[in-house]
This record gives sequence, C-alpha cells and structure tokens, in this order.
Amino acid sequence: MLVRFVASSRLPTEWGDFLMHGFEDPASNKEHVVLTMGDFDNGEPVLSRIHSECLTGDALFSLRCDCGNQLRTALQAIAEEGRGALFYLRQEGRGIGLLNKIKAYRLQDAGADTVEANERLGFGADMRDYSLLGPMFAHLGITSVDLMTNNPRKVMALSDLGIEVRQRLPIETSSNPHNEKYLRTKGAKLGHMFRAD
Ligand SMILES: Nc1nc2c(ncn2[C@@H]2O[C@H](COP(=O)(O)OP(=O)(O)OP(=O)(O)O)[C@@H](O)[C@H]2O)c(=O)[nH]1
Ligand SMILES: [Zn+2]
Repeated sequence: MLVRFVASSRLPTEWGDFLMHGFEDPASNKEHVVLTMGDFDNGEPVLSRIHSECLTGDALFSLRCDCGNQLRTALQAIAEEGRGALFYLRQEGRGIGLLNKIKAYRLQDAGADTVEANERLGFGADMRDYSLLGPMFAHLGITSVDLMTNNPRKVMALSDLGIEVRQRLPIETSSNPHNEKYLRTKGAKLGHMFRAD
C-alpha cells in the first residue's frame, strides 16, 4: 500500500509560519511530515530538503552528528526564500531504527566507524528507501526541486521517481571534536560531497 495523505495544519516556528502535512506509510507503519511554505502552482523548482529522522541530533542536542544544524539551516533557508518544502522522513539511523543506532554508537565508542558499526550489526551501510516520496511529491504538486543535500543518493532517488533536481545545493555541516570522524567517514565511504559540484 502506498503512502497516504492524512491531514494538514499550520505550524508556526521561530523562522516563520509553515504548513505541516501528515502522511501515513502502511508498509513501515511510520508517520511522516512535510513542512511547506508558499505556493507550488507555477511549476518553478521548489527549494527542498529530504531530512532523515535523527532523534539524538534533531531533538536531543547531540554533537555526534550534524543533523540538528542541517534541520535548522534548511528551515531557515526555506523561510528566507518564502517558498520551499522540508520532508521529515522517519528513517532513524539511516533506516535501522533508534535502538540499533544506539548499538551502532556503542560499537563506535569502541573504535568502529559508522559504516563498520552498521555492518557488524548485520545491516547495510545505508538502509534508507526513498520510494515512499513519490506519493508525497504527487500530493504536494512538486515536480522539480533545488535540493539541499550533500548526499548523491538522494539526488539519484528523486530522479528515479521522475522528480527533476535542477540543482544540488550543498548543506552546511558543522564539525566538532565529536563528529569529525563521522563526517570523514561519510565523505570517504558514503560518497557525501562537502563542496558544491
Ligand atoms: N546507523 C547510523 N545512523 C546514523 C549515525 N549517525 C547518524 N545517523 C543517521 O543518519 C541519518 C542522516 O544521514 P546522514 O548520513 O547524516 O546525512 P544524509 O541525510 O545522508 O545526507 P545530507 O542530505 O547531506 O544530510 C539520520 O537518520 C541519522 O539518525 C550512525 O552513526 N549510525
Ligand atoms: Zn544525526
């Protein structure tokens, strides 16, 4: 069964007023949200961010990753533009879930990198599936985007869904002593691009 739209409401934030659209995903039993600002009727590319849930970084102020910063940066950029969409996908831990991410962090505390830790737990390096986005884009009437990401897999996934990515906009990453290795591994093993190209 496909992802299905359920309801929308206003969501005021410190950067401005968004609309929040809720979707249910019967295949995974997850609930996803999209925050939008502005009108998409004219078909112009929509400034967009596909954000994967990170409870520790988005809500608990963790310095182990850069997710919280990227979330804030993306919402601020959309508000400044007055038009855009932030897809908040419940793909915690690159799709392995929160408790498995804690197990992966424990292995990283003992020296593994983020990819090795996933593999030792019997998972692929990145278990995310972006096909759920198709019905969400269709519901919102978005066919073309300027995508804020450093992850080439997201660009490919949208192209596969028939969404035009007019340009990839690199998204700020904030390095600190706790996430340096994590950022290095993303560049070396997961293909993340940390400069515009
Ligand atoms: N399994 C696992 N997941 C992690 C780890 N650190 C962060 N995550 C998850 O990774 C996801 C974010 O993915 P990232 O690789 O940081 O970035 P991205 O979304 O692929 O790419 P950008 O669009 O450039 O941010 C979130 O779901 C986090 O919960 C880790 O050490 N292990
Ligand atoms: Zn994170």
